Amino acid sequence: MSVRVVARIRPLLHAEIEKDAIIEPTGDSAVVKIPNPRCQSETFSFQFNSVYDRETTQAKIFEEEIAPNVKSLFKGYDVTLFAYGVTGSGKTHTMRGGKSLNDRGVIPRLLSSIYRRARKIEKDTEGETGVEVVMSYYEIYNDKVFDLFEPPEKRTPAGLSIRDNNGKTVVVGLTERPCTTLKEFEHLYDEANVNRSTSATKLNAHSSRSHAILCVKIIQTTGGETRVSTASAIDLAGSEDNRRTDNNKERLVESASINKSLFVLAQCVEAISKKQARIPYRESKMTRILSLGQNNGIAIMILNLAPVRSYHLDTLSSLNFANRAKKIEVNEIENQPFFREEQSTKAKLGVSHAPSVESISMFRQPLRPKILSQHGHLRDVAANVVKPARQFSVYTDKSKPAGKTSSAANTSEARSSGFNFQPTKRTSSEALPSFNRPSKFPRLNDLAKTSQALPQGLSKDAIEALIDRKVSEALAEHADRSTVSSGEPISEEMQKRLEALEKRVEGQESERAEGLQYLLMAKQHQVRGEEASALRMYQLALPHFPGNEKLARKVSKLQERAAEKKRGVVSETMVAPQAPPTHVERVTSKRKLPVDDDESYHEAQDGFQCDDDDEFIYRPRTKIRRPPIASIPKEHTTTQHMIDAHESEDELALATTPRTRQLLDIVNSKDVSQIKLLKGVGTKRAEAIVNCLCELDENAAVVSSLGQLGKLKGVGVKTVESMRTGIVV
Ligand SMILES: Nc1ncnc2c1ncn2[C@@H]1O[C@H](COP(=O)(O)OP(=O)(O)OP(=O)(O)O)[C@@H](O)[C@H]1O
Repeated sequence: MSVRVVARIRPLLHAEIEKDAIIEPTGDSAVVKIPNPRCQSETFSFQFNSVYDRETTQAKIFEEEIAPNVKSLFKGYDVTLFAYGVTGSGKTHTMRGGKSLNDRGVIPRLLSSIYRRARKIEKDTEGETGVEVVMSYYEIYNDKVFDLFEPPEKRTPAGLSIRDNNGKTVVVGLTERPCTTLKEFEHLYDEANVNRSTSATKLNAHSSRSHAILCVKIIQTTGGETRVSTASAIDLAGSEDNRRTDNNKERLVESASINKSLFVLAQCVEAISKKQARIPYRESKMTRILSLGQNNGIAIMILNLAPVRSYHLDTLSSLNFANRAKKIEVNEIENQPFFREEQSTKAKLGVSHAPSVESISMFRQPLRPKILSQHGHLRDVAANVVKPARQFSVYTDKSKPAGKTSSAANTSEARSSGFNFQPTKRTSSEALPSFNRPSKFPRLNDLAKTSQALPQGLSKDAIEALIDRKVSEALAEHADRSTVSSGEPISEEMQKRLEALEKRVEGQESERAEGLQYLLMAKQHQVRGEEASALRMYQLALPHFPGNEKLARKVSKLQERAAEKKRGVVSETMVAPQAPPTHVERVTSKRKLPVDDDESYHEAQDGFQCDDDDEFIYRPRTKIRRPPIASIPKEHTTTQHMIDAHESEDELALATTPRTRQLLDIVNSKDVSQIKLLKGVGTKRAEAIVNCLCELDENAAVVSSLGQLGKLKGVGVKTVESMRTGIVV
């Protein structure tokens, strides 16, 4: 079963106006259409499992997408929800929501459902089955992990460390809190949310500056048998275009970290969807912890979309990410129950069957398994049995029946029947440990059954020894399989150096470690030939290694190379969406491409390529027809700031407002005394603008849009923005 991807379009906010909306209802509940930012007559269409329009209530999205999975959760499946989207697109609103009953988000509703079901199970079984709920909640802020149950002043600056434990990523020293009622949960959840890092940015007054990960463990005990499953809800921080945020230094650092981790996540998703051998999980803590696609259970991604033009490119980028994410396969394997001697003994003695949370030593776990598949019970078996981690693998789309309908796909029935007992077609043994399916390994209850079937008279010690032997055999088999190596795309020597660097990074928690992390990222980008992103990472590393000449030389060398490259393409370069969307609808030509085929779109959209961390350069084969301002003398066009499509689209959208008209009138007056009074201009810049306009052919020397204004010598997008904001209408 693939990750289920549902898109939710948020309503317009106060400052947004209807005519700026670019995502309109399509009448199809599974398709999002968005115009091509470079050609409005062309529309990109993306198909997801479901699409929810602006009017969708919190209740509807929960009832249709999340509620059907509660049953599966109690059957032993892990359920993972995560919200993805650009900053201000409604992730936190969807996950947490507001305080009123109607506004409550997915998380409180899910918990409410969990408690309802738990009480029903307890009632139906007349108390024979007991259900306990335990939660942990943490955030990844600036690539550091913090327990949200700990107030910021008590945190260590380095945060909690994460370790690889038997192929799993674990957070060390995380608190787990039992919560027996919804009220108790809400209290703990609200308390922890106060500790979450949020700040006001220009794009969102309550912007989350971290990725928040809530894990709710459900422990069901019947007699000596205990089943543990986990619901994880992840509210990712949103990507930010810092040309629009006006972020200060602190916000910029956060933003760089958010963007970096989301960039790595996108790379992981791309690598998984393209079945590449190397999945770069290790390049950020968030991706290490998420290990998207490495786990079992049910995964639902809510793609939050802001419907307005100012988010155009970001929205395209998100749509493209989601389009890839939907191809990730997750094994729907339920967590098997296990037996606990202590409980069995209690049962025999007639003591309550319900487990006590304390007895499971849940309060402070020494090692925490990765969040998507919290097989926390492995530890609880307390050295009696260690089950191997379950496997995940990426399947080809071909193996799936075509035309799967979204409604059927999400029913618990579909899920139960969606058990995949086929051997997996693993593509990366490095990132995805190559275990065989768990059913091949002896489970404790199997072992228990075996021991029950043993001839009478076999001593307890002999049974123990037999169990030990079986478990050792299983572990040895598991270890053998785990050591299968992956095909590395980079040289062995380079790989060694990267690993050494990785180890150094992991071993240090100082500020230097942050610098080393940037260095590591830089190197990784460089070996992949992504020089622009490598340069950015080296630049971020620079302040951590003051006086390091070698590093400074490296940066200037890369800068030179980038400048050379730019000189070669500047006249033809504009920024375009990262995204090859699923299918392009040309309104004029009606050309259609296969819905589920990234590659074919790549071909069709020849020229799009990812050149950078967060910048996607478009190099068309044919020349772009320039607007009238192109008649600006050559020396100006080569020195002018490059205006990217993103910004000019935003600006064109604003071109008809009175404020913009007034600004353009002032500029077109060619009156230095008036122009210099514009905010952020001054005499020198005003003269440059007027000179530039005077040099133009008379017909062309009228600036008719903010995009054109931004292309004038010495102006640029920031200046245009500041000129606009300075005008009082
Ligand atoms: N479906 C919705 N209905 C009403 N208001 C919404 C909806 N979605 C989002 N909003 C509003 O939009 C604003 C931004 O939403 P929110 O803070 O959830 O964004 P976000 O994606 O979590 O942003 P960030 O990544 O910066 O934290 C908030 O004021 C929120 O109340």
